[in-house]
Amino acid sequence: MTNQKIVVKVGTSSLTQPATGQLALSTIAALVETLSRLRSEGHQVVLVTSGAVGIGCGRLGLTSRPNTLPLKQAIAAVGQGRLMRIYDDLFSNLNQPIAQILLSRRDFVQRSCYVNAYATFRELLQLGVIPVVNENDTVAVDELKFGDNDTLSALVASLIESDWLFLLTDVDRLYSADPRKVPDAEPIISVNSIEELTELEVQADDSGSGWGTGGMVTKVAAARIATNAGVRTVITEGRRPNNIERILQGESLGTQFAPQAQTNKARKHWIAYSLVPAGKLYLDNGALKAVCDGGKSLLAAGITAIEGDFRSSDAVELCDSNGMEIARGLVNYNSNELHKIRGHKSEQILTILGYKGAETVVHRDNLVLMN
Ligand SMILES: Nc1ncnc2c1ncn2[C@@H]1O[C@H](COP(=O)(O)OP(=O)(O)O)[C@@H](O)[C@H]1O
Ligand SMILES: N[C@@H](CCC(=O)OP(=O)(O)O)C(=O)O
Repeated sequence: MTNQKIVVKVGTSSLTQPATGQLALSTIAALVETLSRLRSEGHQVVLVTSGAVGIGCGRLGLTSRPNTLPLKQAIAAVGQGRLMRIYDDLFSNLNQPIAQILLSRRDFVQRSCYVNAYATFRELLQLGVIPVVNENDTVAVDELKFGDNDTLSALVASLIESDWLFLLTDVDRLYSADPRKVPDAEPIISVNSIEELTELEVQADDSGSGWGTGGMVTKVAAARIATNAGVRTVITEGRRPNNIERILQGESLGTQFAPQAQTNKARKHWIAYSLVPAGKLYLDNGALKAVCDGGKSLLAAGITAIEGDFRSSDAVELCDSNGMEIARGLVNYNSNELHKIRGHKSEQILTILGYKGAETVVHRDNLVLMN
């Protein structure tokens, strides 16, 4: 395979030694060699790397991870510089230029920033640079965090319309249960449909199944985001980065998630996954049917309850009566207005509010089903 766009995400568990928390230098060097080789073969490569907090802790001689946000942010600021220095030294030995990109969720929420980030990635990739991405931990605020770099890497892969997303971790693939706790857990080789993926997510939510607590939940969620954007996603072992090349050559290593037919165009994918919902609208059965089966817009008459404090144009979740999200969209009214008009016909909005707003609460062009 030539000229592929490839995003590789490496987790703290692969970058550091499990016993001591020290850097896993041989793994990092092997990763740098693999990525440089992929570049020289003509592929476009992005590295999403964790490790700022872990390496910052090591630098400051701390033995446990920080538990307050300001301390974590301070430690990430120490670790990020060191992390980049290690990468730059290793990549420079192989004459491979790199660039640091620190992103916060805010950069994805505003459509203009999102489009701008795309342009920057495109230029860097055309220049033959490997962008090295991490969350901008030092300025991230709780409500606007990616939460984890698995999600960040899936959003980056979607943004740049990547062909592949590799999630490198400390196990060789996904299993039916955490293999550390359940030795006879079944390996999962491939996930081909959205139904199979949904089944895995249900399993992940079930604490009894054993794998709700591990880092795999965020990886499966990342696979959903990326495969929905047409990106083939693979969970594989960080200690063997050259597995990436073997997988590109067709070997069946790791867990491979097939890309889904892209029902959502880029803008709808952005609404579904980049924005952070600011509230919930509960729909009656008629509205659920109109939105899900009829591809219709949501009207005020079909809303039974509202949660959250949001402004017009914010993203909101559209839920059934149990609070299960079935769609997401950009809302045309703020929460105060919606409390007044919910359950009423569109013709009554002028009388209730004293001004004529939009006819729809969420227009179908701004509405995406969350399958
Ligand atoms: N079903 C599962 N299959 C494989 N690994 C699992 C599963 N459930 C939990 N895990 C655990 O997830 C860990 C990897 O997640 P995490 O530590 O967050 O990695 P990273 O730092 O690479 O993001 C593994 O060490 C494994 O013990
Ligand atoms: N931005 C954080 C990474 C957070 C994260 O998702 O870590 P991991 O689960 O190891 O991929 C850091 O650099 O420490």
